[in-house]
Amino acid sequence: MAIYFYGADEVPHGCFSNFSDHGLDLDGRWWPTSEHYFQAQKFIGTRHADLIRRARTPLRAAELGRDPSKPMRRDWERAKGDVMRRAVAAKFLTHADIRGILLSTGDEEIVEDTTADHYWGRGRTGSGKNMLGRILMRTRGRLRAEFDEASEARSGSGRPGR
Ligand SMILES: Nc1c(N[C@@H]2O[C@H](COP(=O)(O)O)[C@@H](O)[C@H]2O)[nH]c(=O)[nH]c1=O
Repeated sequence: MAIYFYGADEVPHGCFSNFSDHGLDLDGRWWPTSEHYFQAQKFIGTRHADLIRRARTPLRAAELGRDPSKPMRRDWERAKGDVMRRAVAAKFLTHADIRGILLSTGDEEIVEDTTADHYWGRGRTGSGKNMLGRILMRTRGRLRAEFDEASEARSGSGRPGR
């Protein structure tokens, strides 16, 4: 059964939201949430990006990131997918507890359940791209491969002769 998430406080899957209270270290800085990182990248290298990084809440970071009076970097549409992948990967590499929650979803579909966002989520009609859900599933696959290999190496169960 597909797993739907949205609110960051939902147990157990609210941790999939970029608004969840899980910081990360990326590009030489600490970001309070993946939302802070994502929104700041729209304005990277400007004072507005610094303001977003220091925002008190992810909601405030998102508001600042959506300020129509601030010009976004010109390549944002091309860059945003990669920015989101980096943010999500860093978040789940940093926090073992939520990494466990993500891995425990097995091969289930993960869907950001928002009517408001047809790109990152499922959108009003359910036909949205669900890009955040897809990134979470791809991250899950990579983490599974990485952490399975690490535990195999520790237990010495790697293939003989390798
Ligand atoms: N979770 C969540 C939102 N959704 C998040 O908004 C981000 C996309 O922002 P943008 O590209 O600026 O529209 C992305 O992280 C998506 O998951 N938006 C909200 O206003 N409240 C929320 O609780």
